[in-house]
Amino acid sequence: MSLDWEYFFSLFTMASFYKACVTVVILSTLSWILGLGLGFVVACAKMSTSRWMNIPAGVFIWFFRSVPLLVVLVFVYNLPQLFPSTGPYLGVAFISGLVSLVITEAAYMAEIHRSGLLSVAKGQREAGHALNIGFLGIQRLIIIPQAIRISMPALINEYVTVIKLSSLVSTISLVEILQVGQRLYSQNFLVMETLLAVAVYYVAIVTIFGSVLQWVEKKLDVPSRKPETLTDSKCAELRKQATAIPMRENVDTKGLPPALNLKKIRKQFGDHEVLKQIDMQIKIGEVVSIIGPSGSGKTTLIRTINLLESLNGGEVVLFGEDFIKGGQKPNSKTVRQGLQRIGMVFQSFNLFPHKTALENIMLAPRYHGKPQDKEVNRNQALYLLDRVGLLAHADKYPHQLSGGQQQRVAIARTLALSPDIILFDEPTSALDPEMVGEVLKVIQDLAKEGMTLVIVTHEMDFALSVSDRVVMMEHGVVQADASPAEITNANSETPDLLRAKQFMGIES
Ligand SMILES: Nc1ncnc2c1ncn2[C@@H]1O[C@H](COP(=O)(O)OP(=O)(O)OP(=O)(O)O)[C@@H](O)[C@H]1O
Repeated sequence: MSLDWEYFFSLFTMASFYKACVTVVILSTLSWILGLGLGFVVACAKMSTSRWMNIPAGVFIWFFRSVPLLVVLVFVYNLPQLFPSTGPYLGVAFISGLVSLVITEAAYMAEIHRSGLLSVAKGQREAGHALNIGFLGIQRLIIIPQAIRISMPALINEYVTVIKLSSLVSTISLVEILQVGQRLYSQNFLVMETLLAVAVYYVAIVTIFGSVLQWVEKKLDVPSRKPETLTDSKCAELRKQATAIPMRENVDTKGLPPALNLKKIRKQFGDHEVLKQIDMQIKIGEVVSIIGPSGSGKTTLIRTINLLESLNGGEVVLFGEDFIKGGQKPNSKTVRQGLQRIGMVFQSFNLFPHKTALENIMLAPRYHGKPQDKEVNRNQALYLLDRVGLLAHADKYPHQLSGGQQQRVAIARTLALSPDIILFDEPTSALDPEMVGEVLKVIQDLAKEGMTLVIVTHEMDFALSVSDRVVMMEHGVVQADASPAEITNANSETPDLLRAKQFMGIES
């Protein structure tokens, strides 16, 4: 048997096939876009802590992933028999096909979105929280853009699947490519030639639209972008545009309440009591280093101060005003106002990987509308980048920067909101030794300028040189709280300070 090639090639000049191609493209694209949106809502519902949301979302995903599309199609198309009022809509094959494809695709895409959302590191949310960005802002600016990028290859694959699945819509008499072919071969019986042409049409659509989406994916792919280090002349030009950020003025702090007053702070994880009634006062402009053995509760202590961890007991008073109380639901207005005054720098930097160094700094001020003007926002970010010595790297993405550079950008990002207090959580622990110095220098400069700093650190020499006070924690309690001089001069008459001295490796 030989194929009728003349007939085969004639099928590529038939208007009905081209019209059917347009139907397939419109149906698939609409199904993909709507499935993408509905899938995202279902994914969020499934990840919600509310059972009223996550159980129905789970059932939706389970059910529509289990039922074949053909069954859904026939069911939806025949729904008007049960609900006649839906007739004008679902009686239209295109609409029934669209609804069925969207529902089925949403169930698949929900799982793709969920895996994308779960792959965004926890530290990204924490960085957003530390910049006082609200839940929706964190989702919109930080989580969703990253999740979409992670899910993009799988989502593009779904587009190809939708194009192929759209051929099933022929069963409810929608005139799409397969339906046109079926009508032809039922008249001329040239089944092989016709189906071969149908296959070519599908392959062409998948190839063209698949390539477009792959191009979009490439454009969105941050690791493939390679912005260069800026030249000296470009830096000089940017330096002219840089605008100093209005910092809080140094005021006479005499008689003012402490910046931070921690009263009987208690924190437990399950039965493990990590912080046992910690009392601590930190004056305005004071630099306090918190040291202690691993697991003593240092990080947990500073995380409770900016609500990354909830308190089980005690309270935090900020500049003389109530901020958070253990066991009570925090007042969101008080928390928002308080968090504006506290910045935090993390051990693992937590820069936003989809933003350049400059954009990382611009993000929070832009969100808070201070300054309102985008140009001023950019110029202030340039100033801060220059201040940490990284102006030449303004356009680079975090993955192009060394650890030390990333940490300096993270400090500049914190400074962009002009905080009154900065909490540092082991800012140099994740750095190679040769990069530690450059970060400590930036912190030292902040200390000299009178910024209130609380630094959890294992850098003992740095703690001694930069701090007004060193607090040593052990087993969730404050073991010693004294000036570097007092610790250095400790002897057997001051056993707690002597313990801190020994821990810091200071020789007698
Ligand atoms: N989310 C958590 N869930 C359960 N336990 C936790 C959690 N976070 C911290 N812990 C526990 O609390 C204790 C104190 O941890 P924390 O990180 O505050 O110690 P640290 O003094 O900062 O230690 P390191 O110097 O090693 O960072 C540890 O025993 C730790 O396992």
